[in-house]
Amino acid sequence: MYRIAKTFTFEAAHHLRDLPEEHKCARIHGHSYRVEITLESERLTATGFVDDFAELKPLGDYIGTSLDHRDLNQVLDDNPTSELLARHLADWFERHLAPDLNGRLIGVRVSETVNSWAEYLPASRREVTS
Ligand SMILES: Nc1nc2c(c(=O)[nH]1)N=C([C@H](O)[C@H](O)COP(=O)(O)OP(=O)(O)OP(=O)(O)O)CN2
Ligand SMILES: [Zn+2]
Repeated sequence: MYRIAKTFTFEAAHHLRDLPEEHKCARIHGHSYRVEITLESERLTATGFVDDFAELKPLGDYIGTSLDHRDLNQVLDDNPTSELLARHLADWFERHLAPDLNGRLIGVRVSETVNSWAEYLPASRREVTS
């Protein structure tokens, strides 16, 4: 099995709904976000790639155009938590890039600070527990 990952960064503002009024994240504030997307495949392309890293550039373009220096509350219908932002980006990848790629999506990680991350795993990566 082979894995590749690519990282993108962007700056954006947000505030979180459904928190106590006194919670610091209920106030509008900004983060330098880090997004890491990971793909895997058992089979490499003729070149020896899971996929060319360059194939992931449209995700970076989407982030640059739609998220960078934006108020994420105006971009996402959901509360703009790291978890829901990771799901938003995974859904965008599955709709726009996955059909033409060799690798399968493992997950998308989003960090708001250097000390934390949240990850979204597509349904195919989740363990069945019941
Ligand atoms: N599970 C989640 N918890 C929190 C999220 C989130 O998206 N998912 N987001 C926030 C806020 O956006 C907040 O701005 C970030 O919180 P926190 O990491 O506590 O921020 P700090 O700057 O204080 O980070 P330190 O590493 O502790 O300095 C809150 N929680
Ligand atoms: Zn925040």
